[in-house]
Amino acid sequence: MSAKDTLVEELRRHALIIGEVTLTSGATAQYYVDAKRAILRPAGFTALGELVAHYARQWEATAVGGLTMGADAPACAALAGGADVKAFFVRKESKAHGLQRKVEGPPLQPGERCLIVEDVVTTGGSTVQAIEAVRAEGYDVVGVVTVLDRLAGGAEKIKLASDDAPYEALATIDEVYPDRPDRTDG
Ligand SMILES: O=P(O)(O)OC[C@H]1O[C@H](OP(=O)(O)OP(=O)(O)O)[C@H](O)[C@@H]1O
Ligand SMILES: O=C(O)c1cc(=O)[nH]c(=O)[nH]1
Repeated sequence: MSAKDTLVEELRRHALIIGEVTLTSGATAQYYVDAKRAILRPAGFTALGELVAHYARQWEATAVGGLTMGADAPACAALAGGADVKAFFVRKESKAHGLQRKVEGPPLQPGERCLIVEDVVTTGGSTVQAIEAVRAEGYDVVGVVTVLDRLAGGAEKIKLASDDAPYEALATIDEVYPDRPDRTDG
């Protein structure tokens, strides 16, 4: 089975939760994809690592990361998948003690070629937060990869915030939950 097919299958089996939930945006939904339940298992993590490492090579990224915690597993998986990159986590808030860094990991250099990763994109707000933090520190965004896109308008916001850097969803909600109640295309 391909890495992509394995990832979709693992998300279906382990991550899809049917029931009413409140999302990060405050909106209510009738299902949730707890991607961490799938990508923090051997099969999902290995498949994810292969796929993220592929895009890191394709876009000549020198660093892979994004907003914690959504980016944590994908960034580590890229390293495990053999990508020759530094991994980094963007804090939701700067740390008030220690080195007071917002972007944690090996120090990045001006103009560093960053691949932004995320586990789930809904509105895209969390991913945009990572893009803006990375740019504010003087690094470049060369692409964005999410494990799953809920097809709720996030892709457009991410493309806008990243000046049209390439964006890839490794899986979409239509592949993981084809019968979702809010699907409008049949
Ligand atoms: O596209 P958005 O509308 O921003 O929603 C997606 C975000 O929601 C989840 O994070 P959450 O805020 O639950 O935090 P966590 O990853 O730290 O658990 C997920 O990991 C994404 O980062
Ligand atoms: O929008 C969100 O907060 C969200 C939706 C989802 O399906 N999974 C997730 O981790 N976050």
